[in-house]
Amino acid sequence: MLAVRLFRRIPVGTSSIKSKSCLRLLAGITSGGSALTIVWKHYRVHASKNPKLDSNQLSSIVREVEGKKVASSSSSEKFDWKLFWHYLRPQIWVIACATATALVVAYLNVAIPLELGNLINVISSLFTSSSSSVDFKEMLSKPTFRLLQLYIYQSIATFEYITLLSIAGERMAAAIRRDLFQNVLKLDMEFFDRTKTGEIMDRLTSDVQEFKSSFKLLISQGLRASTQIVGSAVSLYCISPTLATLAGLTIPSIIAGGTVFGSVLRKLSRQAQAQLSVSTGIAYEAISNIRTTRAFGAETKEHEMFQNEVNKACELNIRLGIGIGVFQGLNNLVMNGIVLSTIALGGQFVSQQRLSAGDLIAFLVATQTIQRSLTQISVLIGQAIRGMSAGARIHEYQKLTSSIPLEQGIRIPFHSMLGQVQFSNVGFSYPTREQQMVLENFNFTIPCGKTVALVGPSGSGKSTLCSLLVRFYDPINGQITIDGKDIRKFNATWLRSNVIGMINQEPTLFSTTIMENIRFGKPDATDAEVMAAAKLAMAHDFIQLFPDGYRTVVGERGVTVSGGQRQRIAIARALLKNPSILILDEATSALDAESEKQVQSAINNVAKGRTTLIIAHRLSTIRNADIIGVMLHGKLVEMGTHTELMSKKNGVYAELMRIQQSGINIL
Ligand SMILES: Nc1ncnc2c1ncn2[C@@H]1O[C@H](COP(=O)(O)OP(=O)(O)OP(=O)(O)O)[C@@H](O)[C@H]1O
Repeated sequence: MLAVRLFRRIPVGTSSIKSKSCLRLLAGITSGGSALTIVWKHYRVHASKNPKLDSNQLSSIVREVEGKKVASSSSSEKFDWKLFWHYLRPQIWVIACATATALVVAYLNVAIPLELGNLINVISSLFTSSSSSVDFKEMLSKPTFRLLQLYIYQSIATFEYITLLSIAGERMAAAIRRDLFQNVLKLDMEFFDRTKTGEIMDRLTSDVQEFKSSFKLLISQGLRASTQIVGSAVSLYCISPTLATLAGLTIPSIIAGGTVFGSVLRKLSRQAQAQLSVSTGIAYEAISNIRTTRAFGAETKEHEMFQNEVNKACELNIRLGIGIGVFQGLNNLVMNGIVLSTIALGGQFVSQQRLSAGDLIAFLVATQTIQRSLTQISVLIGQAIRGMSAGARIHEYQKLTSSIPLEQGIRIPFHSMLGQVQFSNVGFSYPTREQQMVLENFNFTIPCGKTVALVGPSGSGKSTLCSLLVRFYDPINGQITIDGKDIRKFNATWLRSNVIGMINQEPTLFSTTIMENIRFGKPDATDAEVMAAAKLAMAHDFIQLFPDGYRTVVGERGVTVSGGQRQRIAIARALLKNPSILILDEATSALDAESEKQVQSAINNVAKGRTTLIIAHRLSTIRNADIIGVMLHGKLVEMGTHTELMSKKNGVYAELMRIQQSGINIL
């Protein structure tokens, strides 16, 4: 955001010529996706509509762009050590203890072969000793007991560091998931317009899992492996400097081979993982849209697509398996070769009395420890790369900010809101389709306590108005006020949960009971309040007919209730919070004629005394509205009561009414 800060320093005047040139120049010298380039692009969009941008307007572009980090963020986000430290810090003592115990284990792994060598030396000395007075038990018991002690310490320390690491890792993962989910929930609608649900779920689940596993592995195995390498190398040198030097010569070639092979395997693993994600994506879409899949008989097609992708993933995984097999096989061959050469060379040393048999065994065990640790480290490097890229993907979402903060702004005691809504010169285009202005210079007033209906052909911008009123998006130009106050000044959460109740075209329920679904509108509502709202929404009777009544679980997205029932539950949910402004966006569209009549009378009841904005395709349902606004291509073209609008012979409303009455529905 340095570029944006730099931009802020550019002197801006009414003509903006100077700033325009500076901006263009700076945008040109920064990279294509840089903040300044985005500022410049925004400037051009705004300037094309208003050539005389003043400093306030330019600043608001900057603010807009800062909020739109969502749009400019890409997956090339780097791993953020500061953010990592933020999660590490609360667990630092647990991790420090885990690290200390992991080091103890590493030390024991080095000490045990030495002690083993001692024991073997004692045994062989017993065989070679000619004296009969030697006390076998006495001589063996000491090193055996010491070895037993080391084994016990090793298992206790292993248990301890694994437990501590699990505690720290799980706590960190839980904190990351909590924060990530919280941040995602607060993001702008724009983010959800752009991002696939599967992608968000992936970051919340697999990426956090990958990050946690890598972190735990790096501390446990990475630390242990590297300490063991150092410790074992020292003990090798202590046992036999000559043998140690010879064995050391083979290490660089093992590392080089392991690195080359490892990178090939990692590439294959990434490809296999990506291919698997493609097949998962197909399955996710087909299953989450199972009704559409079934309705179009697309099971075979979806299955074939899935099968193709799974086969590709399978092939890649087989190649990966073969690669791992070759790697492990070669690794074994090299390791055994080293063991054999050490035995051969070490045997000579033993025969020349330059080395004892026990030392040779200790040497072999230490060599194998080094080899095992080196293999582990080559695997861990790949794991670390995967973990860091998962961490970067998590951080990318954690750093996204919302241009409509949920918890800032004023809250007004509920009863003081009258609910007069005014759209003044509102201009808006969706962030995902900036070039298409959905609303332009839109002016409209909804007097408090009145029922206002908006009609117009599909795509004329009716639902967009509702989205702007609940601040799913903010207008680009102009302002929307409630009781004379710009809605951007209000606390967005408070506004949505206390002032405005919205029922949209496709209300979704959560997979819990009907009682909890209605209570979603007001979490502290009593059962009696929930039932009263259900009665108002004409939902009580059908709910009572379900075997479990209000305790009926409605399935994912409310699939186990009919469209009309879902609509009425949603109406009850919105009514429960007793909002001063009620928005009904095609709220009765899914109802049959009888239910619609019932819900209509319910709406008439609840609309009394509160501002109600109704969007309806069926014009028969809004005849009694106090004001009817007719929209066409994002503009308000007519306004008045049903009778007034019908009296305009060539009016749009009268024409729409005629078409609908004749049975052709173009709305
Ligand atoms: N999330 C979105 N991102 C981009 N464009 C959108 C989005 N939602 C709607 N639009 C576009 O905005 C325009 C107005 O859409 P809107 O949903 O407000 O129309 P509408 O009058 O409510 O239509 P309908 O009666 O069919 O619901 C349409 O051209 C539509 O394609």
